[in-house]
Amino acid sequence: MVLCPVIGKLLHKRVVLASASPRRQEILSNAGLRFEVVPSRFKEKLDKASFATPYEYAMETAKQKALEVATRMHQKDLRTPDVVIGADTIVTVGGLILEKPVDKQDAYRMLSRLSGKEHSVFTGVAIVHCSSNDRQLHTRVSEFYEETTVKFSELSEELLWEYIHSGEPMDKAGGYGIQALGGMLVESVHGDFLNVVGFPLNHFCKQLVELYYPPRPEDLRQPVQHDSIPAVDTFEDLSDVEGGGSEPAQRETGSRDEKAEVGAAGQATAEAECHRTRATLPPFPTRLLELLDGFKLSKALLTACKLKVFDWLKREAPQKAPDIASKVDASACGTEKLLDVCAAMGLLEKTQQGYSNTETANLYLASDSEYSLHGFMLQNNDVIWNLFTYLEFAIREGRNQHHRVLGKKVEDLFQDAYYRSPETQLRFMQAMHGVAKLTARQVATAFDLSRFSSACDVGGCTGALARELAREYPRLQVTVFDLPDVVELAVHFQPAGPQAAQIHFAAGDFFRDPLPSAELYVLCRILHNWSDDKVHKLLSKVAESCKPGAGLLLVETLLDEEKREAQGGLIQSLNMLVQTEGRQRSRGEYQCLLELHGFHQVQVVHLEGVLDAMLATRVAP
Ligand SMILES: O=c1[nH]cc([C@@H]2O[C@H](COP(=O)(O)OP(=O)(O)OP(=O)(O)O)[C@@H](O)[C@H]2O)c(=O)[nH]1
Repeated sequence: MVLCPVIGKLLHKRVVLASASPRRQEILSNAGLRFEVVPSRFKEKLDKASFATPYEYAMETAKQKALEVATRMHQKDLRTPDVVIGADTIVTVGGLILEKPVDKQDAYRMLSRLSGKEHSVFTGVAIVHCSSNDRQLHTRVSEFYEETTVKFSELSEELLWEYIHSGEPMDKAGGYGIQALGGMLVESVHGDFLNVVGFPLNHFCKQLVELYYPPRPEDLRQPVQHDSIPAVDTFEDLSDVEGGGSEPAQRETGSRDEKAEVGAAGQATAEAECHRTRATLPPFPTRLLELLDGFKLSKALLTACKLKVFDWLKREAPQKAPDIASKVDASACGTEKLLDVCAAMGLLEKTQQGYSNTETANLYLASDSEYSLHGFMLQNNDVIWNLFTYLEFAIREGRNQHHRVLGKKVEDLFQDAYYRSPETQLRFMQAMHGVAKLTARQVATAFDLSRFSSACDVGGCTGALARELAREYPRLQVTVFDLPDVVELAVHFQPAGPQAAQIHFAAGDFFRDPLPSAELYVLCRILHNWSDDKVHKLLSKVAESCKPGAGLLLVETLLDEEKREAQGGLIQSLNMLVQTEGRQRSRGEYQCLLELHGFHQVQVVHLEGVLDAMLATRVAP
């Protein structure tokens, strides 16, 4: 089939990608498609046994994902989208369908099944055209699938586990990502590579050509020469095509001859349109405009947190905009706009009855939730936001910008900036507490630490990580070592419980005072705050306090060596520049630092989110 630049056909439509997969978003935006992302809530649990083939299962799942989004958007009284795209990727081997692994053991089972063998990757895609009549949603579904075969090398146990610990397999069909580390496992690929990654772009474009450019009469009369165009499944709305060809053709109702005649006229117009589009219209810069709007969305989220909108809605819901406005002491018109943006961001639900929190808002944005990030949001709103307004200066000067925000010299980062008043210190500690609580369990379970009987969490702030370590290792005694002012307030963050007896607080400055003795030292998100000089100083103090065999658990966001990937890590680098004296470092840089200070046998585990944990052992000097 001859491909036309058919993506342009969708430029003036409201296209929605019903997928949370960042790979699908990237593939489609790289192709110049302009779309919104509304992840589907359809639970992928269709009965596999009821499908004759794996690809039918993938296509049905893709269709259900897209239809769920189309229906939800229509019901929510949002403007009905024109086109919703759904996709589902599965791996099949020896008659089994593999989806995303549920845990590391599951990933192990999948990858060992694939080791040394050839398997198939199927992606089912559904393109749902929507229209709304008398408030009724009408949909027309076009579906297809693509198959690619992939052969894996024999994989050693060591490689399998190293790969699993990288964290990459967890959100990927079959437990691997061919586009990243998983590429190492692959000996050969037969078929469309992007299909393996999650979206068969080429077949998608062909499908659009079928939908938007009906076949010419001669194609229909000599089907044998054009058997790659399945005439039967083609939608053909001949009047539409004559009118400019920007709508997909409707499912056929007339005879084949009727279709053919008008189809020819449509083809001529469509081709002219096709050329005009190519000559005048560059790809729409969707991603660019989304990036541009990013700061406005962040500020809307931070403002809603600051006004405690999510707290009010946790207490009582649904509520209408004027009621919330009066509670948060704000204008009704401004509050309504803010609430609508929060709903569009997926933080609130909006119905005829008013607004309610989504699960995300209840879990993380209400200030009294167990895993609340409310304090972190306030720190971002009241401190980090201001620092980022001086990003240009930070980049020109290569240093943090507290002096500009505060209008005075900052010599000691913590005493002069973060802890300059009880109020700023409490806000900082609340922020750190929220983030630490969210990640503490993963950090505590990243390695088997049962051989240690004592630990010192250096700069451990409110003791959130200490608590999780104590819970995981009931014979471990943990000392949280932090500045006297911090230790004084930290008790307020420590709930009573069986772990309390295992946790002790010790006051001191880790650059000046001796460290409490321990078999395991923990530096969780500490080193990134400091310059290389200070990092050396701290590591040599830790090394001096350690006996051979002692451990050092380091938790940071590791950059890749070329500093090209992991947007989360790279944005942290800018964050460190505007806020601290330090920087993010790569795994290699940390490994060098650790080895220089006598810590070897470095193991690394990537945690969910952006953090990585490294465990190293002190060897005899
Ligand atoms: O080599 C690779 N293989 C597969 C992937 C990614 O795996 C997932 C497949 O899962 P699914 O189709 O169910 O899609 P989700 O991620 O759950 O998102 P939806 O919201 O669309 O359900 C997909 O993300 C592939 O991109 C990969 O990255 N590499």
